[in-house]
Amino acid sequence: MIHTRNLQKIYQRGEYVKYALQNINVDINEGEYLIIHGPSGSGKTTLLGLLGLIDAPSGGEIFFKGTEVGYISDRARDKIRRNRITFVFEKIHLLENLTVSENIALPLMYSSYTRKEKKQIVHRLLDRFRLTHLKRQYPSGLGNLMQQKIALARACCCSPDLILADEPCGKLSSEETDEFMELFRQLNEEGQTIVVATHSEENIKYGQRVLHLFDGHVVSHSGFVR
Ligand SMILES: Nc1ncnc2c1ncn2[C@@H]1O[C@H](COP(=O)(O)OP(=O)(O)OP(=O)(O)O)[C@@H](O)[C@H]1O
Repeated sequence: MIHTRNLQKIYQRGEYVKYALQNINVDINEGEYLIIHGPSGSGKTTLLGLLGLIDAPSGGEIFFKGTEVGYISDRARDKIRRNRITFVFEKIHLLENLTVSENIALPLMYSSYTRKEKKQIVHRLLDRFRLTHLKRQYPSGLGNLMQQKIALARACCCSPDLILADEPCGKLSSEETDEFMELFRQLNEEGQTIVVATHSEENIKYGQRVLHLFDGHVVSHSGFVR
């Protein structure tokens, strides 16, 4: 689905030059569950930004479904990404003035689904993530695990090709992390392609494959953990 060849990202501002990623070669195939692991500053967020077509590389190539997407316009990249690649972040970005159902439905706002179809999709997701009893509540009254489940349900709303998660359990206890990562595992078993970036060695065990980053380089790449 996504392939990179000698991918490079350099941040440059005046005297400041940072080689955030160098010669990254990674292949993410449909249905895979990849963990990107590395310490703070190793380049995980930068790599997710490139894989998620949010950012442009400084060098190398990146292919999404066979098409080179590194050097196309931001607008063209946005168009390819829209509803096909979704994100879950450490900081849980829910809208406080919308109910749980309305938050989950947000990506459907400009879709061509009918009202009835939208309702059915949200109903299915509420059920899938065991959030039905909370559907009329507002996020601020809920704990971090519930809020992160809502964010994941929202990320699933448009049946994306790829879900990218950046330190999704950063605000969760170890028990909550188990429960949340189990949801990723189940989604992956149903065929969802997932990439999770984490600094936690504990979280490596949840993925199928691990890419270890250090100082912007891939230092090792291990297969099929499960
Ligand atoms: N917008 C930016 N401008 C300048 N330097 C940046 C920028 N974004 C990241 N960097 C630098 O690039 C390097 C990689 O950062 P990145 O955030 O990708 O690492 P990370 O592994 O995700 O770290 P963390 O786990 O702390 O989020 C770091 O040295 C960081 O300071």
